[in-house]
Amino acid sequence: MINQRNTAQLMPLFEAAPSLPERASLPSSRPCRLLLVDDEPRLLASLCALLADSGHELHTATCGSEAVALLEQMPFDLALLDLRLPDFGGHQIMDVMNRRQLDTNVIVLSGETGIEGAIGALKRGAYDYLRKPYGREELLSTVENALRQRRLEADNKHIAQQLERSEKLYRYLVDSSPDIIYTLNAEGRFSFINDRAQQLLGLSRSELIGNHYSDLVHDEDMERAYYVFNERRVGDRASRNIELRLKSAALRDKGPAVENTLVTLSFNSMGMYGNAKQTEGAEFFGTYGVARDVTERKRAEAMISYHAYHDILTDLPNRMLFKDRLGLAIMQSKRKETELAVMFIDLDRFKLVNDTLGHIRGDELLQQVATRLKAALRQGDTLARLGGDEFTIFLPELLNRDDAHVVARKALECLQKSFTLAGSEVHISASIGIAVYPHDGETIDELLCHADMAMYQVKGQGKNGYSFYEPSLHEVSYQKITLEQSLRRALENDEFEMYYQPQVDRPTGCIIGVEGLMRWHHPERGLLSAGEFLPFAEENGLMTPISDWMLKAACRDLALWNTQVEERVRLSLNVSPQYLDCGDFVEKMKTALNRHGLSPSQIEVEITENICIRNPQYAIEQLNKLGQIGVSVAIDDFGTGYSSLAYLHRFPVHTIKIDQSFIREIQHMHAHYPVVLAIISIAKGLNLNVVAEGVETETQAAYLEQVGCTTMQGFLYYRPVSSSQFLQLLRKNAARCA
Ligand SMILES: Nc1nc2c(ncn2[C@@H]2O[C@H](COP(=O)(O)O[C@H]3[C@@H](O)[C@H](n4cnc5c(=O)[nH]c(N)nc54)O[C@@H]3COP(=O)(O)O)[C@@H](O)[C@H]2O)c(=O)[nH]1
Repeated sequence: MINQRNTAQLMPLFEAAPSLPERASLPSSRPCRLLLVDDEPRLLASLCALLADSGHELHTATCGSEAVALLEQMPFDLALLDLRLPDFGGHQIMDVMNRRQLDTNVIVLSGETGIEGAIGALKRGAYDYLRKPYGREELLSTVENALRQRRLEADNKHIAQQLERSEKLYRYLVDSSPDIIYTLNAEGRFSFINDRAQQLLGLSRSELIGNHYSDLVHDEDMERAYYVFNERRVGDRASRNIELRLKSAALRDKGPAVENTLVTLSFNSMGMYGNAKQTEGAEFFGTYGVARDVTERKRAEAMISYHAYHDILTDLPNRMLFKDRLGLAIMQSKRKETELAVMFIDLDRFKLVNDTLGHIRGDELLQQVATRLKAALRQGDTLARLGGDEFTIFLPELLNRDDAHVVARKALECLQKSFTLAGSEVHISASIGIAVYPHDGETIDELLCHADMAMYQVKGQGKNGYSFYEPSLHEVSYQKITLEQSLRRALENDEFEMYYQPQVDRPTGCIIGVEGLMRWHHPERGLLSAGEFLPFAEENGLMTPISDWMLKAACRDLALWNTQVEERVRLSLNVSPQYLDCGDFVEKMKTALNRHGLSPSQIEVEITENICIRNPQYAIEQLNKLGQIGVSVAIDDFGTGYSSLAYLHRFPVHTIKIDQSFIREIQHMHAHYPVVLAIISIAKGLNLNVVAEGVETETQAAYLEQVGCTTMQGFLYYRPVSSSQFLQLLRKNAARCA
């Protein structure tokens, strides 16, 4: 390609090589112009008469100055000069012609008998010398010979000029080519190379000419280079687009080549033959080739291919590369009869981090997780990010299952330490599912699918752990999938209902509060309790619409009870971390209270301790806002989550609820249950209400009363009931406890 700059350079080249000057070109078709110079009119006239039939254009002069004037005025092909003239003679005219470089052939005509005149004429470059009197034929043939020679000279000069121009043009085209153009002799040594080699390889023409191609080629490409540089074929069979890496000047003779200092060139080459064609018996004398720099294209291709196989955020292999490597590892395991483990890792509550701290922080967290997981693995293991918060690992050549246990534990441990995101400390955990080849699956998809199922089992069992695949998971997984699908339809079909479990004052047996618990009338499975479906709603982003529904339904029911009984009962509502973090929770609460004309003091929001771990600052803000509008806060499942004692001072907490797992342990009236005692003493110390949940036996109730916890909730008193059933309980309660 000739770019604009090249074109500009090219123009002067054509201009600098002018076509032959008029005076020098003498095409045979053009009549010649002759100057006849003699001071004797008679002789001049006879000369004109002699040449009149020749068809040439004749001009005459009778003295030296007249002759010179004419010669300077127009170009002549031939001058016939008399040596003796009145002012200055033929020799002087020739001197002027030579001085002024007037390109005219000269024949001297002289009557002098001495040899000096002839010598003087020939020394000055005359074509011939004719002594007077000359014969007619002699003169005509001398004139024609002089003109023929002049034509030949002109033709030669023209051809030489054309050759020079063409040589310049081709040299220019070759040297300004964006490609390297070269020829090699039959031994593979450079016999020609253009200037582009210097720019691309940093080697001058003189450094390359005579050298063998193998000095330049990267060792790994030598085999292909042999075919390119020894190419004997021509035409369609010759080598095309063969890519080779050449060492640039900096690399030659300096040990192994470094990838980014190599130049990748695409070669087209063909054999060169004596008669320009490869015919039988034609003499092969070398190889001609053109090589284009494709280094940038190769780098771009490498970049594109890297991105096609890697996750840009974490720089880890992506799903495609993971599957590719896993496929190879499976083949190896098959051959060597070894085991291989595939792990599916899903971060717990990552969505919450994204939703509360924003996507940028979420991305940072994923990068930090990737770094920690990578550091926890051996070199031969592959860690990949499939997307979102899903990571996968495979451990090739597993010695035994224990190795997978160890790696899973290490992966969980490395995530335990808090992450710092924009100055805040964030805790996360992960759920890991493991499938082992060949026992749990023999194909890539089987292993991934089974590891995924095992991971979901961990999620279902409370997250932050690992589990191996078991065939029974298929049933669970099927149920889970259908549950997710029907959960989405449940809201539209109005299949949810609020149930209410009374909270009782043990000494009097009176209802002093109630907890709202969600139920789902599943079209096939019947009434499902919250624990059976809410964890899936959380996983699938349905928690917000479901909680919106819960808030409205509970406030509507409470408003109805208010119209039916005088006693104002306090309603506790469970609020999931996702709902508290959704941004407009407090506004939603205010709207619901206003719509149903409820006093905020009738509502208590139950949160779990874990709400404080992720984003304590935001949680404190939200709970303080609730406190400001008059809604109270209870900490549910107290003692089971991360210790949040420190936050108890910072929240507007009114109640703590002792988790049923601690209550279940109470089996003897006179035994010692330190956790229960500690929680009651914390509540007393901070002047908080304390509620025991999951109270099922009289022993538990009596023990709790004895140690100072008198508000109780559990099957011993009441199971969760519908709104209308609870209204009846309220009516009875009002009659009994008024
Ligand atoms: N965000 C929301 N969370 C909710 C909502 N409704 C309930 N929940 C939470 O789901 C968890 C499971 O609740 P559920 O399946 O309804 O179980 C509750 C009771 O039915 C059960 N319970 C009550 N008394 C006893 C008992 O004596 N024995 C026994 N084995 N179980 C009993 O305990 C659950 C109440 O738990 P808690 O809330 O901790 O007091 C649960 O965590 C609910 O909080 C909702 O609308 N939104």
